[in-house]
Amino acid sequence: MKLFGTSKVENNVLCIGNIDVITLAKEFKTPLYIMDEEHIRNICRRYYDSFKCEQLKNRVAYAGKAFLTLAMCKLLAQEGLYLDVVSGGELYTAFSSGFPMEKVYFHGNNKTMEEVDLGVKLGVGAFVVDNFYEIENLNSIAKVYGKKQKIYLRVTPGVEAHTHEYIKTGQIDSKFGFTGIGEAEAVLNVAKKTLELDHIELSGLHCHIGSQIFETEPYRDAARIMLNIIKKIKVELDYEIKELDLGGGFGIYYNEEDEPRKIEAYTKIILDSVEEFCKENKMAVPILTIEPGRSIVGNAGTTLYTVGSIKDIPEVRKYVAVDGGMGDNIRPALYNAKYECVLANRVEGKKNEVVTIAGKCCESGDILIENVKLPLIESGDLLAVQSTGAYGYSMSNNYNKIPRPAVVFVKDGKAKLVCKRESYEDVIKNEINL
Ligand SMILES: Cc1ncc(COP(=O)(O)O)c(C=O)c1O
Ligand SMILES: N[C@@H](CCCC[NH3+])C(=O)O
Repeated sequence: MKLFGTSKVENNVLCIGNIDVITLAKEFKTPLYIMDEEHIRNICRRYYDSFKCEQLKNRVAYAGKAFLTLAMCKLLAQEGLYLDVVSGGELYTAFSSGFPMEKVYFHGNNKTMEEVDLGVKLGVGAFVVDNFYEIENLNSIAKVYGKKQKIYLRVTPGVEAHTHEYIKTGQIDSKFGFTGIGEAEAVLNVAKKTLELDHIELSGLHCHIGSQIFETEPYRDAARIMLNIIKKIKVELDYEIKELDLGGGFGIYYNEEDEPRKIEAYTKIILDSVEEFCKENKMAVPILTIEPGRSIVGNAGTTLYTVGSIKDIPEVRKYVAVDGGMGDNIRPALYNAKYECVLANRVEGKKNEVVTIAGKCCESGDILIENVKLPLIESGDLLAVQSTGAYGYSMSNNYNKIPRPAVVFVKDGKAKLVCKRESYEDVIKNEINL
Protein backbone atom coordinates (compact mmCIF):
# COMPACT_ATOMS: atom_id res chain seq x y z
CA MET A 1 0.00 0.00 0.00
CA LYS A 2 1.35 3.40 -0.99
CA LEU A 3 0.11 6.50 0.80
CA PHE A 4 0.34 9.92 -0.85
CA GLY A 5 0.26 13.45 0.49
CA THR A 6 -1.33 13.69 3.91
CA SER A 7 -2.83 10.18 3.79
CA LYS A 8 -1.93 8.08 6.83
CA VAL A 9 -3.30 5.24 8.89
CA GLU A 10 -4.41 5.98 12.45
CA ASN A 11 -5.98 3.37 14.71
CA ASN A 12 -6.20 1.12 11.68
CA VAL A 13 -8.34 3.66 9.79
CA LEU A 14 -7.32 5.66 6.71
CA CYS A 15 -7.08 9.40 7.35
CA ILE A 16 -6.69 12.10 4.69
CA GLY A 17 -6.12 15.76 5.49
CA ASN A 18 -6.20 14.73 9.15
CA ILE A 19 -9.76 13.41 8.99
CA ASP A 20 -10.61 9.75 9.22
CA VAL A 21 -12.66 8.32 6.40
CA ILE A 22 -15.33 6.92 8.74
CA THR A 23 -16.17 10.50 9.74
CA LEU A 24 -16.15 11.59 6.08
CA ALA A 25 -18.47 8.74 5.07
CA LYS A 26 -20.89 9.64 7.88
CA GLU A 27 -20.96 13.30 6.96
CA PHE A 28 -20.95 13.13 3.17
CA LYS A 29 -22.06 9.55 2.40
CA THR A 30 -20.43 7.36 -0.25
CA PRO A 31 -19.30 7.13 -2.98
CA LEU A 32 -17.25 10.20 -2.25
CA TYR A 33 -14.31 11.80 -4.04
CA ILE A 34 -11.85 13.01 -1.42
CA MET A 35 -9.24 15.50 -2.64
CA ASP A 36 -6.18 16.16 -0.48
CA GLU A 37 -5.88 19.94 -0.84
CA GLU A 38 -2.46 20.23 0.76
CA HIS A 39 -1.07 17.61 -1.60
CA ILE A 40 -2.45 19.45 -4.64
CA ARG A 41 -0.96 22.73 -3.42
CA ASN A 42 2.41 21.10 -2.78
CA ILE A 43 2.56 19.68 -6.27
CA CYS A 44 1.55 23.03 -7.78
CA ARG A 45 4.41 24.67 -5.86
CA ARG A 46 6.93 22.04 -6.91
CA TYR A 47 5.99 22.61 -10.55
CA TYR A 48 6.02 26.39 -10.15
CA ASP A 49 9.44 26.42 -8.48
CA SER A 50 11.20 23.76 -10.52
CA PHE A 51 9.93 25.20 -13.82
CA LYS A 52 11.39 28.56 -12.79
CA CYS A 53 8.13 30.44 -13.23
CA GLU A 54 9.32 33.33 -11.10
CA GLN A 55 12.80 33.76 -12.59
CA LEU A 56 12.15 32.95 -16.24
CA LYS A 57 8.46 33.93 -16.56
CA ASN A 58 7.71 30.33 -17.51
CA ARG A 59 4.19 29.06 -16.96
CA VAL A 60 2.57 25.99 -15.54
CA ALA A 61 -0.90 25.67 -17.07
CA TYR A 62 -2.93 23.07 -15.23
CA ALA A 63 -4.87 20.87 -17.68
CA GLY A 64 -8.44 21.30 -16.49
CA LYS A 65 -9.66 18.15 -18.22
CA ALA A 66 -8.12 16.14 -15.38
CA PHE A 67 -10.42 17.66 -12.74
CA LEU A 68 -12.04 21.07 -12.87
CA THR A 69 -14.38 22.66 -10.39
CA LEU A 70 -14.86 26.23 -9.20
CA ALA A 71 -12.87 25.43 -6.05
CA MET A 72 -10.04 23.95 -8.09
CA CYS A 73 -9.89 27.10 -10.24
CA LYS A 74 -9.65 29.23 -7.09
CA LEU A 75 -6.82 27.08 -5.77
CA LEU A 76 -4.94 27.33 -9.08
CA ALA A 77 -5.29 31.11 -9.14
CA GLN A 78 -3.91 31.31 -5.59
CA GLU A 79 -0.94 29.14 -6.59
CA GLY A 80 -0.14 31.36 -9.58
CA LEU A 81 -0.84 28.72 -12.20
CA TYR A 82 -2.24 29.18 -15.69
CA LEU A 83 -5.08 27.02 -16.94
CA ASP A 84 -5.64 24.91 -20.04
CA VAL A 85 -9.31 24.54 -20.95
CA VAL A 86 -10.62 22.45 -23.77
CA SER A 87 -14.28 23.38 -24.11
CA GLY A 88 -16.77 26.16 -23.56
CA GLY A 89 -17.87 24.36 -20.40
CA GLU A 90 -14.39 24.35 -18.89
CA LEU A 91 -13.92 27.96 -19.92
CA TYR A 92 -17.22 28.90 -18.31
CA THR A 93 -16.19 27.11 -15.10
CA ALA A 94 -12.95 29.09 -14.96
CA PHE A 95 -14.70 32.36 -15.73
CA SER A 96 -17.40 31.72 -13.11
CA SER A 97 -14.76 31.13 -10.46
CA GLY A 98 -13.12 34.49 -11.21
CA PHE A 99 -10.00 32.87 -12.67
CA PRO A 100 -7.95 35.48 -14.62
CA MET A 101 -8.92 35.03 -18.24
CA GLU A 102 -5.56 36.23 -19.53
CA LYS A 103 -4.03 33.13 -17.91
CA VAL A 104 -6.24 30.76 -19.89
CA TYR A 105 -5.16 28.72 -22.90
CA PHE A 106 -8.12 27.59 -24.96
CA HIS A 107 -7.55 24.18 -26.58
CA GLY A 108 -9.67 21.88 -28.72
CA ASN A 109 -9.44 20.30 -32.14
CA ASN A 110 -12.94 21.34 -33.15
CA LYS A 111 -14.05 24.41 -31.27
CA THR A 112 -17.52 25.57 -32.30
CA MET A 113 -18.17 29.14 -33.42
CA GLU A 114 -19.97 29.70 -30.08
CA GLU A 115 -16.90 28.52 -28.19
CA VAL A 116 -14.57 30.69 -30.25
CA ASP A 117 -16.88 33.64 -29.69
CA LEU A 118 -17.01 33.04 -25.93
CA GLY A 119 -13.23 32.74 -25.72
CA VAL A 120 -12.62 35.99 -27.58
CA LYS A 121 -15.37 37.82 -25.70
CA LEU A 122 -14.06 36.72 -22.29
CA GLY A 123 -10.52 37.61 -23.30
CA VAL A 124 -8.65 34.31 -22.98
CA GLY A 125 -4.87 34.68 -23.06
CA ALA A 126 -4.30 32.42 -26.05
CA PHE A 127 -6.13 30.06 -28.34
CA VAL A 128 -4.22 26.89 -29.09
CA VAL A 129 -5.37 26.31 -32.63
CA ASP A 130 -5.48 22.98 -34.32
CA ASN A 131 -6.40 23.77 -37.91
CA PHE A 132 -6.79 26.57 -40.40
CA TYR A 133 -10.59 26.42 -40.28
CA GLU A 134 -10.38 27.55 -36.66
CA ILE A 135 -7.89 30.32 -37.42
CA GLU A 136 -10.19 31.80 -40.04
CA ASN A 137 -13.17 31.68 -37.69
CA LEU A 138 -11.10 33.22 -34.96
CA ASN A 139 -9.86 36.02 -37.19
CA SER A 140 -13.41 36.98 -38.19
CA ILE A 141 -14.73 36.83 -34.62
CA ALA A 142 -11.78 38.80 -33.24
CA LYS A 143 -12.49 41.42 -35.92
CA VAL A 144 -16.07 41.80 -34.65
CA TYR A 145 -14.72 42.47 -31.15
CA GLY A 146 -12.00 44.75 -32.49
CA LYS A 147 -9.32 42.56 -30.92
CA LYS A 148 -6.07 40.96 -31.98
CA GLN A 149 -6.18 37.42 -30.56
CA LYS A 150 -2.99 35.66 -29.47
CA ILE A 151 -2.67 32.12 -30.74
CA TYR A 152 -0.40 29.10 -30.43
CA LEU A 153 -0.23 26.63 -33.30
CA ARG A 154 -0.61 23.04 -32.16
CA VAL A 155 1.95 20.80 -33.84
CA THR A 156 2.21 16.99 -33.83
CA PRO A 157 5.95 16.54 -33.49
CA GLY A 158 6.00 12.84 -34.41
CA VAL A 159 7.46 11.78 -31.08
CA GLU A 160 6.58 8.26 -30.02
CA ALA A 161 5.82 8.15 -26.31
CA HIS A 162 5.24 4.76 -24.75
CA THR A 163 1.79 4.89 -23.28
CA HIS A 164 -1.70 3.55 -23.89
CA GLU A 165 -2.79 3.72 -27.52
CA TYR A 166 -5.88 5.81 -26.64
CA ILE A 167 -3.94 8.54 -24.85
CA LYS A 168 -1.08 9.08 -27.30
CA THR A 169 -1.31 12.38 -29.12
CA GLY A 170 2.10 13.36 -30.47
CA GLN A 171 2.33 10.83 -33.30
CA ILE A 172 1.72 11.86 -36.91
CA ASP A 173 -1.49 9.86 -37.25
CA SER A 174 -3.41 12.01 -34.80
CA LYS A 175 -6.55 14.11 -35.03
CA PHE A 176 -4.71 16.92 -33.24
CA GLY A 177 -2.68 19.74 -34.71
CA PHE A 178 -0.53 20.48 -37.74
CA THR A 179 2.01 17.88 -38.84
CA GLY A 180 5.43 18.97 -37.68
CA ILE A 181 7.85 16.33 -38.96
CA GLY A 182 10.44 16.51 -41.72
CA GLU A 183 10.48 19.92 -43.28
CA ALA A 184 7.42 20.92 -41.23
CA GLU A 185 5.88 22.39 -44.39
CA ALA A 186 2.37 22.27 -42.94
CA VAL A 187 3.40 24.40 -39.98
CA LEU A 188 5.39 26.86 -42.09
CA ASN A 189 2.49 27.30 -44.49
CA VAL A 190 -0.02 27.92 -41.78
CA ALA A 191 2.34 30.28 -39.95
CA LYS A 192 2.76 32.23 -43.18
CA LYS A 193 -0.99 32.50 -43.76
CA THR A 194 -1.55 33.43 -40.12
CA LEU A 195 0.88 36.31 -40.35
CA GLU A 196 -1.30 37.82 -43.07
CA LEU A 197 -4.37 37.99 -40.83
CA ASP A 198 -5.11 41.30 -39.11
CA HIS A 199 -6.79 39.99 -35.99
CA ILE A 200 -4.44 37.17 -35.12
CA GLU A 201 -1.09 37.37 -33.37
CA LEU A 202 1.07 34.28 -33.66
CA SER A 203 2.62 34.05 -30.20
CA GLY A 204 3.71 30.49 -29.85
CA LEU A 205 3.87 26.85 -30.81
CA HIS A 206 2.37 24.00 -28.84
CA CYS A 207 2.71 20.24 -28.71
CA HIS A 208 1.51 17.52 -26.39
CA ILE A 209 2.92 14.04 -26.89
CA GLY A 210 0.51 12.00 -24.80
CA SER A 211 -0.45 11.17 -21.27
CA GLN A 212 0.84 8.94 -18.44
CA ILE A 213 4.40 9.05 -19.84
CA PHE A 214 7.21 7.82 -17.60
CA GLU A 215 10.24 8.49 -19.77
CA THR A 216 11.76 11.93 -19.80
CA GLU A 217 13.61 11.64 -23.15
CA PRO A 218 10.53 12.12 -25.37
CA TYR A 219 10.25 15.62 -23.89
CA ARG A 220 13.80 16.41 -25.00
CA ASP A 221 13.00 15.11 -28.49
CA ALA A 222 9.76 17.11 -28.65
CA ALA A 223 11.50 20.28 -27.43
CA ARG A 224 14.21 20.00 -30.08
CA ILE A 225 11.72 19.36 -32.89
CA MET A 226 9.61 22.32 -31.83
CA LEU A 227 12.59 24.66 -31.47
CA ASN A 228 13.78 23.62 -34.87
CA ILE A 229 10.43 24.70 -36.31
CA ILE A 230 10.69 28.03 -34.46
CA LYS A 231 14.13 28.43 -36.01
CA LYS A 232 12.77 27.64 -39.49
CA ILE A 233 9.97 30.17 -39.09
CA LYS A 234 12.59 32.79 -38.17
CA VAL A 235 14.82 31.94 -41.13
CA GLU A 236 12.11 31.49 -43.75
CA LEU A 237 9.46 33.96 -42.62
CA ASP A 238 11.62 36.36 -40.61
CA TYR A 239 9.23 36.06 -37.69
CA GLU A 240 10.25 35.35 -34.13
CA ILE A 241 8.06 33.02 -32.10
CA LYS A 242 8.66 33.89 -28.48
CA GLU A 243 6.62 31.28 -26.63
CA LEU A 244 6.63 27.49 -26.59
CA ASP A 245 4.21 25.13 -24.86
CA LEU A 246 5.37 21.54 -24.52
CA GLY A 247 2.15 20.09 -23.09
CA GLY A 248 1.69 17.74 -20.18
CA GLY A 249 1.49 14.00 -19.83
CA PHE A 250 3.87 13.35 -16.92
CA GLY A 251 3.09 9.92 -15.51
CA ILE A 252 2.02 9.00 -11.99
CA TYR A 253 1.91 5.93 -9.79
CA TYR A 254 -1.32 3.93 -9.92
CA ASN A 255 0.08 0.49 -9.11
CA GLU A 256 3.32 -1.43 -8.62
CA GLU A 257 4.01 -1.59 -12.34
CA ASP A 258 4.28 2.20 -12.56
CA GLU A 259 7.63 3.88 -12.09
CA PRO A 260 7.11 7.60 -12.52
CA ARG A 261 9.99 10.04 -12.33
CA LYS A 262 9.95 12.96 -9.97
CA ILE A 263 8.26 16.13 -11.21
CA GLU A 264 11.65 17.84 -11.07
CA ALA A 265 13.12 15.31 -13.52
CA TYR A 266 10.55 16.29 -16.17
CA THR A 267 10.89 20.02 -15.63
CA LYS A 268 14.69 19.75 -15.63
CA ILE A 269 14.97 17.87 -18.90
CA ILE A 270 12.66 20.40 -20.55
CA LEU A 271 14.53 23.44 -19.23
CA ASP A 272 17.94 21.92 -19.99
CA SER A 273 17.16 20.75 -23.47
CA VAL A 274 15.59 24.06 -24.46
CA GLU A 275 18.57 25.97 -23.11
CA GLU A 276 20.99 23.63 -24.84
CA PHE A 277 19.25 23.91 -28.23
CA CYS A 278 19.01 27.69 -28.02
CA LYS A 279 22.69 27.96 -27.12
CA GLU A 280 23.73 25.70 -30.01
CA ASN A 281 21.59 27.68 -32.43
CA LYS A 282 22.20 31.15 -30.99
CA MET A 283 18.50 31.69 -30.42
CA ALA A 284 16.69 33.53 -27.66
CA VAL A 285 15.14 31.14 -25.14
CA PRO A 286 11.34 31.29 -25.49
CA ILE A 287 8.93 31.62 -22.59
CA LEU A 288 7.98 28.06 -21.80
CA THR A 289 4.70 26.51 -20.72
CA ILE A 290 3.90 23.00 -19.54
CA GLU A 291 0.41 21.61 -19.04
CA PRO A 292 0.32 18.94 -16.35
CA GLY A 293 -3.08 17.61 -15.37
CA ARG A 294 -2.89 14.08 -14.01
CA SER A 295 0.33 14.64 -12.07
CA ILE A 296 -1.19 17.57 -10.15
CA VAL A 297 -4.39 15.92 -8.96
CA GLY A 298 -4.08 12.19 -9.66
CA ASN A 299 -2.49 10.99 -6.43
CA ALA A 300 -4.35 13.61 -4.42
CA GLY A 301 -7.71 11.94 -5.05
CA THR A 302 -9.24 8.94 -3.32
CA THR A 303 -12.69 7.51 -3.98
CA LEU A 304 -14.43 6.17 -0.90
CA TYR A 305 -17.06 3.47 -1.39
CA THR A 306 -19.24 1.34 0.85
CA VAL A 307 -19.15 -2.39 0.27
CA GLY A 308 -22.53 -3.94 -0.50
CA SER A 309 -23.09 -7.41 -1.90
CA ILE A 310 -20.39 -10.06 -1.86
CA LYS A 311 -20.54 -13.02 -4.18
CA ASP A 312 -18.19 -15.93 -3.60
CA ILE A 313 -17.89 -18.41 -6.45
CA PRO A 314 -15.78 -21.16 -4.87
CA GLU A 315 -12.52 -21.77 -6.69
CA VAL A 316 -13.38 -19.13 -9.26
CA ARG A 317 -13.60 -15.67 -7.77
CA LYS A 318 -15.02 -13.59 -4.98
CA TYR A 319 -16.79 -10.44 -6.17
CA VAL A 320 -17.03 -7.57 -3.71
CA ALA A 321 -19.46 -4.94 -5.02
CA VAL A 322 -19.26 -1.28 -4.07
CA ASP A 323 -21.83 1.51 -4.31
CA GLY A 324 -20.13 3.18 -7.30
CA GLY A 325 -18.23 1.93 -10.33
CA MET A 326 -17.77 2.86 -13.97
CA GLY A 327 -20.02 5.90 -13.54
CA ASP A 328 -17.51 7.57 -11.23
CA ASN A 329 -14.40 5.88 -12.65
CA ILE A 330 -14.56 4.84 -16.29
CA ARG A 331 -10.80 4.34 -16.60
CA PRO A 332 -10.60 0.61 -15.77
CA ALA A 333 -13.29 -0.15 -18.37
CA LEU A 334 -11.91 2.30 -20.93
CA TYR A 335 -8.16 1.80 -20.67
CA ASN A 336 -7.88 -1.33 -18.57
CA ALA A 337 -6.39 1.01 -15.97
CA LYS A 338 -5.15 -0.63 -12.77
CA TYR A 339 -5.73 0.87 -9.34
CA GLU A 340 -4.84 0.01 -5.76
CA CYS A 341 -7.25 0.11 -2.85
CA VAL A 342 -7.37 -0.25 0.92
CA LEU A 343 -9.99 -1.51 3.28
CA ALA A 344 -10.27 1.92 4.75
CA ASN A 345 -12.03 1.26 8.05
CA ARG A 346 -9.78 -1.74 8.89
CA VAL A 347 -6.59 -1.19 6.98
CA GLU A 348 -4.86 -4.22 8.52
CA GLY A 349 -6.79 -7.41 9.10
CA LYS A 350 -5.80 -10.87 10.31
CA LYS A 351 -6.79 -12.91 7.32
CA ASN A 352 -6.15 -11.74 3.80
CA GLU A 353 -8.03 -12.86 0.73
CA VAL A 354 -7.93 -12.12 -2.98
CA VAL A 355 -11.09 -10.45 -4.28
CA THR A 356 -12.36 -8.58 -7.32
CA ILE A 357 -13.95 -5.19 -6.75
CA ALA A 358 -17.05 -4.77 -8.89
CA GLY A 359 -19.16 -1.69 -9.50
CA LYS A 360 -22.93 -1.46 -9.42
CA CYS A 361 -23.57 -0.74 -13.09
CA CYS A 362 -25.47 -3.17 -15.25
CA GLU A 363 -22.39 -4.05 -17.26
CA SER A 364 -20.11 -7.08 -16.83
CA GLY A 365 -17.13 -4.87 -17.60
CA ASP A 366 -17.86 -2.70 -14.59
CA ILE A 367 -14.94 -4.04 -12.61
CA LEU A 368 -12.85 -1.50 -10.71
CA ILE A 369 -10.00 -3.76 -9.56
CA GLU A 370 -9.31 -7.39 -10.34
CA ASN A 371 -7.63 -9.77 -7.92
CA VAL A 372 -6.62 -7.56 -5.08
CA LYS A 373 -5.45 -8.88 -1.72
CA LEU A 374 -7.38 -7.36 1.20
CA PRO A 375 -8.32 -8.29 4.75
CA LEU A 376 -11.53 -10.31 4.98
CA ILE A 377 -14.28 -7.92 3.83
CA GLU A 378 -17.82 -7.59 5.08
CA SER A 379 -20.79 -5.70 3.70
CA GLY A 380 -20.79 -2.22 5.17
CA ASP A 381 -17.00 -1.88 5.13
CA LEU A 382 -15.42 1.19 3.53
CA LEU A 383 -13.17 0.70 0.53
CA ALA A 384 -10.84 3.47 -0.63
CA VAL A 385 -9.59 3.37 -4.23
CA GLN A 386 -6.45 5.48 -4.44
CA SER A 387 -5.11 7.86 -7.08
CA THR A 388 -8.49 8.64 -8.61
CA GLY A 389 -8.05 12.42 -8.57
CA ALA A 390 -7.43 12.74 -12.32
CA TYR A 391 -9.99 11.81 -14.97
CA GLY A 392 -12.31 10.33 -12.35
CA TYR A 393 -14.82 13.05 -11.57
CA SER A 394 -14.13 14.78 -14.89
CA MET A 395 -15.06 11.65 -16.87
CA SER A 396 -17.92 10.65 -14.61
CA ASN A 397 -21.31 9.99 -16.12
CA ASN A 398 -24.89 9.10 -15.26
CA TYR A 399 -24.97 5.66 -16.82
CA ASN A 400 -27.86 3.70 -15.32
CA LYS A 401 -29.08 7.08 -14.04
CA ILE A 402 -26.76 6.83 -11.08
CA PRO A 403 -26.20 10.30 -9.56
CA ARG A 404 -22.62 11.54 -9.51
CA PRO A 405 -20.88 11.47 -6.10
CA ALA A 406 -19.97 14.53 -4.07
CA VAL A 407 -16.43 15.96 -4.00
CA VAL A 408 -14.76 17.23 -0.85
CA PHE A 409 -11.47 19.01 -0.32
CA VAL A 410 -9.84 17.97 2.95
CA LYS A 411 -7.12 19.89 4.76
CA ASP A 412 -5.97 20.31 8.38
CA GLY A 413 -8.86 18.34 9.84
CA LYS A 414 -11.53 20.21 7.87
CA ALA A 415 -13.60 18.99 4.94
CA LYS A 416 -15.07 21.44 2.44
CA LEU A 417 -17.82 20.29 0.12
CA VAL A 418 -16.83 21.51 -3.36
CA CYS A 419 -19.40 19.62 -5.44
CA LYS A 420 -22.70 18.42 -4.10
CA ARG A 421 -23.82 14.87 -4.60
CA GLU A 422 -26.31 14.72 -7.46
CA SER A 423 -29.89 13.99 -6.57
CA TYR A 424 -32.44 12.00 -8.54
CA GLU A 425 -33.95 15.36 -9.49
CA ASP A 426 -30.58 16.37 -10.95
CA VAL A 427 -30.52 13.21 -12.99
CA ILE A 428 -33.76 14.18 -14.80
CA LYS A 429 -33.36 17.96 -14.65
CA ASN A 430 -33.09 18.41 -18.42
CA GLU A 431 -35.88 16.05 -19.30
CA ILE A 432 -39.32 17.12 -20.41
CA ASN A 433 -42.26 15.14 -19.09
CA LEU A 434 -44.53 15.28 -22.14
C1 LIG B 1 -3.23 19.34 -24.92
C2 LIG B 1 -3.12 18.65 -23.63
N1 LIG B 1 -2.45 19.24 -22.62
C3 LIG B 1 -2.34 18.66 -21.44
C4 LIG B 1 -2.91 17.43 -21.16
C5 LIG B 1 -2.75 16.88 -19.79
O1 LIG B 1 -2.18 15.65 -19.76
P1 LIG B 1 -1.87 14.97 -18.37
O2 LIG B 1 -3.11 14.95 -17.58
O3 LIG B 1 -1.45 13.60 -18.77
O4 LIG B 1 -0.78 15.73 -17.73
C6 LIG B 1 -3.61 16.76 -22.17
C7 LIG B 1 -4.18 15.41 -21.97
O5 LIG B 1 -3.56 14.43 -22.31
C8 LIG B 1 -3.73 17.39 -23.44
O6 LIG B 1 -4.41 16.82 -24.42
N1 LIG C 1 -8.61 10.74 -20.00
C1 LIG C 1 -7.34 10.13 -20.12
C2 LIG C 1 -6.24 11.03 -20.50
C3 LIG C 1 -6.66 12.22 -21.28
C4 LIG C 1 -5.95 12.41 -22.50
C5 LIG C 1 -6.24 13.80 -22.97
N2 LIG C 1 -5.48 14.16 -24.11
C6 LIG C 1 -7.03 9.29 -18.91
O1 LIG C 1 -7.87 9.09 -18.08
O2 LIG C 1 -5.98 8.78 -18.75
